[in-house]
Amino acid sequence: MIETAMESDLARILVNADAIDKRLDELGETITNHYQSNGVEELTLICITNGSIIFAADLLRRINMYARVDCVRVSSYQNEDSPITEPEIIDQIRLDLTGRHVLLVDDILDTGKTLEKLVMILQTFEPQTLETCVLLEKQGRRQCRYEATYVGFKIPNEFVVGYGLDFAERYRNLPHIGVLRPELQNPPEWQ
Ligand SMILES: O=P(O)(O)OC[C@H]1O[C@H](OP(=O)(O)OP(=O)(O)O)[C@H](O)[C@@H]1O
Ligand code: HPA
Repeated sequence: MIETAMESDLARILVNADAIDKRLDELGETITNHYQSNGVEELTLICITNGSIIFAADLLRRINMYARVDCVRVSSYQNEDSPITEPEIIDQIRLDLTGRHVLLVDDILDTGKTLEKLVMILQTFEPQTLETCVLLEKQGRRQCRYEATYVGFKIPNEFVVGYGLDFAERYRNLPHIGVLRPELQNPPEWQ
């Protein structure tokens, strides 16, 4: 197979597509069993866009029970031009969460600020249960004590792209999760 320009931007692959597939089967089964064994009939899955869209779509098809789905968009507080220092919801959830079993899904737990803030906000809607699921948990970067309920893979402290994760909005469509070549992480034309 010929390597594409996008693929050759990776220094190395950290988690390949087959490993992601296999882990998603396990996560789907674990999550389904957990809710079903607790007598839960219907789940409400809330995906944090944009990063989680691919993970959430693949995970959702492995959750074998009734599921409602909605998305929430959070401001990117990492933007240096912006005065925002905390993640804020900029596109509200439309589904009613009160008394529901809510599973919040994101691609990566890095500093933990996004998940911690969203969990705090979602609690105000008084769901019956609120759990979280992330595909990746990055080690050594946490700035808060938040731990996800379900984690796909623990990864080292490196900047990763692919399978929904971007750098400057590129690479979300890579089927693997990989480490971007260091010289590509801050090219002048993307700053
Ligand atoms: O644990 P944290 O340090 O808060 O980082 C995790 C968040 O950062 C990324 O979102 P980003 O703001 O880059 O937007 P995106 O989802 O559109 O890529 C990622 O998708 C998570 O939502
Ligand atoms: O390693 C990462 N890659 C892409 N987006 C991210 N958002 C937080 N950490 C990361």
